[in-house]
Amino acid sequence: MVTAKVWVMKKHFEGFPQTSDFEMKQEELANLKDGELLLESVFLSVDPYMRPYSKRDMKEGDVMIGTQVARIVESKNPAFAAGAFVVANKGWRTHFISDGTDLNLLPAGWPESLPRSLALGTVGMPGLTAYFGLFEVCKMKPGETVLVNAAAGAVGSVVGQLAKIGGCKVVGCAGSDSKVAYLKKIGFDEAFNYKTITSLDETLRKASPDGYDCFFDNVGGEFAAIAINHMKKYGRIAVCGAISQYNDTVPQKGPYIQFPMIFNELSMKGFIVTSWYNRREEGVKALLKWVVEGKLKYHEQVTERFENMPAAFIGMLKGENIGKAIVKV
Ligand SMILES: NC(=O)C1=CN([C@@H]2O[C@H](COP(=O)(O)OP(=O)(O)OC[C@H]3O[C@@H](n4cnc5c(N)ncnc54)[C@H](OP(=O)(O)O)[C@@H]3O)[C@@H](O)[C@H]2O)C=CC1
Ligand SMILES: CCCCC/C=C\CC(=O)/C=C/C=C/C=C/[C@@H](O)CCCC(=O)O
Repeated sequence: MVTAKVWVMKKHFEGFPQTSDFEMKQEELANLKDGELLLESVFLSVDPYMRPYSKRDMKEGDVMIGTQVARIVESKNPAFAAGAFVVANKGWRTHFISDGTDLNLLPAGWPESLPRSLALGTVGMPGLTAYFGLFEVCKMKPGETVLVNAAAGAVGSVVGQLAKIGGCKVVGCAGSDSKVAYLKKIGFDEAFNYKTITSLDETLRKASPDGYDCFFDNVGGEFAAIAINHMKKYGRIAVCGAISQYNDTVPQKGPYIQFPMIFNELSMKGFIVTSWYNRREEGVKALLKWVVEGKLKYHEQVTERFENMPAAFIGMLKGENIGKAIVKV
């Protein structure tokens, strides 16, 4: 019998999650039946969606939602060999059993030199979010100007680099000078620290006096309400996330966007990356190729040890990460 360690959400979050909202428990796993596999988590993801989704999808005492890269320890399923690595969506667990229907093998030919944890970030859900959000929602064209916030994060850093690969000018913002330096290092044309500027309006105007064709919004709130006034005619806004609001105990007053929406005939579309998962293989293949070619750089914020998952999650929400926040078990 294998004993798994799991993190449960002991109580719903109020404002920023606290470590006291979580409790680590043990789960005795049954012996495998024919067709089943035993897996061990190698890397686990901590993502912003877990904060709003916990309120919508979880009850107190549930295992925290989330994904992992896992190694097959034992297989009674002919379709999967022991030793292979997969992406699973089994929550904050060190070990789990699967029947194989909810596993995604890492792409064949995954370079040995590439950390498998990228399958949770640049070459996984966040990277796919950037890929489909930019190419299919923003419908970015060469020569256009792209704005992205939370730009040093798992999604934003891929958005900026894909925009450069697509022949665009890209402006990004992040919450620290070290993140801004990282943005310039990976090729952003303009980057600013939204926490230290005096006027977002002035900063956006200075960064692109003619405005923006595409706005990839990860943050929402007041940033979005100001940025929308800098959109060009027929501009497109991909509403990817609203992390400025996830930890609010009192909902923020919605931005007044009707005027620019109408006068500039803007398109604004919310999207969830899993709606594009029918084309997941296409996206993963493209992202992996760009990484191998050195055109798509990555950075991982690695927290060691399963015991530190709550701290890694809270740290990511507080902006402590550059690139994808992951936990190495
Ligand atoms: N629609 C979809 O399918 C998906 C949406 N998303 C969304 O994309 C966004 C980015 O996700 P992801 O790249 O994984 O996360 P990140 O790796 O970017 O980490 C979150 C970052 O958000 C920034 N942040 C936190 N609080 C605030 C705030 N109050 N105001 C402004 N910025 C803040 C911090 O960076 P900083 O230093 O810049 O403040 C922090 O590092 C999130 O909103 C997420 O929900 C992600 C995946 C899929
Ligand atoms: C103020 C409320 C905001 C609501 C929008 C919240 C979050 C948007 C967002 O971040 C959505 C992310 C969706 C991620 C989905 C991930 C998993 O369900 C599946 C990933 C599994 C895999 O990669 O195989």
